[in-house]
Amino acid sequence: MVLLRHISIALTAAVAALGSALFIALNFFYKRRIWSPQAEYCTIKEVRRRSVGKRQVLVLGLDGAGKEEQHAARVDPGEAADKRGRCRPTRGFNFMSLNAPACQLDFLEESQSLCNTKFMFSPLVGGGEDLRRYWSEYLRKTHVLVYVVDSSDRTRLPLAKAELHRLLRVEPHLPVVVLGNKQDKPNAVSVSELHEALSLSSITEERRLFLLAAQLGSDGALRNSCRGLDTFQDLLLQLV
Ligand SMILES: Nc1nc2c(ncn2[C@@H]2O[C@H](COP(=O)(O)OP(=O)(O)OP(=O)(O)O)[C@@H](O)[C@H]2O)c(=O)[nH]1
Ligand SMILES: [Mg+2]
Repeated sequence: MVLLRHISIALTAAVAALGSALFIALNFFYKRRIWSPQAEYCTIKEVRRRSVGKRQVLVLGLDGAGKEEQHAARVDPGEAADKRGRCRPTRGFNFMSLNAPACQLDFLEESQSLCNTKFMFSPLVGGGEDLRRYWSEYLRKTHVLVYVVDSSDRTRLPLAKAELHRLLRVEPHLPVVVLGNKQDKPNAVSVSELHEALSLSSITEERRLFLLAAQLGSDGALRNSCRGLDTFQDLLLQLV
C-alpha cells in the first residue's frame, strides 16, 4: 500500500515536471517565432504582397444601363447572346470572374474589380433606386470606377449625371471610365452629346477620366470605342 502511494507520488511529480518542461519549451519556441526580427519581416512582406495584389474595379450605373450584360459579354459572349434581353434587375450584387491569358478578371455587379499585373477583380452593384444609396460604401475599396450609362435613356441622363457626380465627390481622385452603352439603339446619344449631358468637362484635370462608347453585338460580344475587350482590359490594368 505504502509502495503504491510512493509510486503514484513519483508519477505525479514526473508528469508535473514533464508538463512544466513542455510549457517552458513551447513558450520559448513561440516567443522566438513571434519576436524574431526575421519573423516580423516575413509578416510585413506578406501583408505588403497581399495588399499589392488586390486591386478593385467597381462597376456602377443606373438600373437597366447594361452592367450585367457588359460583364457577361466579357466572360462568355455566346452565353451573353443567349441571355440577351433576359437579364433581370440585380438585387444586391453579382460576382463574375474571367480567366484571360494575361490576367484574371472577377466581376461583382451592383453596378465593382482588381489587379496586380496578373489579376483583376471587379464587383457589380445593382442600379435600382433603393440600392444606389449603398454605392458610395463600395468606393472606399475601389481602384477604378466603371460607370455604365444607357445612351438611349435620354430622360434619365440628368439622373445618371447626378449620381455620377455624387460618387465623384466622395472619391475626388478615383480614376473613372464612363461607358456610354447601347450605342446600337437608334435614339442613342452620341459620345459628344453624352460628354455634354454628363457635364464631364466640369471634372478636374487631375482625375484620370475616360469616356467610351459601347454596345453589344448580335453575337453578344462587347464592342467599344477602345477597339475591343483586350484594349479595354489594358486600360483598366493601367488605371488600377
Ligand atoms: N440594345 C442593347 N441592349 C442592351 C445592351 N446592353 C444591355 N442591354 C439590355 O439592357 C437590359 C438591361 O441590362 P442589364 O445588364 O440587366 O442592366 P443592369 O445595368 O445590370 O441593371 P440592374 O441590374 O437593374 O442595375 C437588358 O435587357 C439587356 O439585354 C446594348 O449594348 N444594346
Ligand atoms: Mg444587373
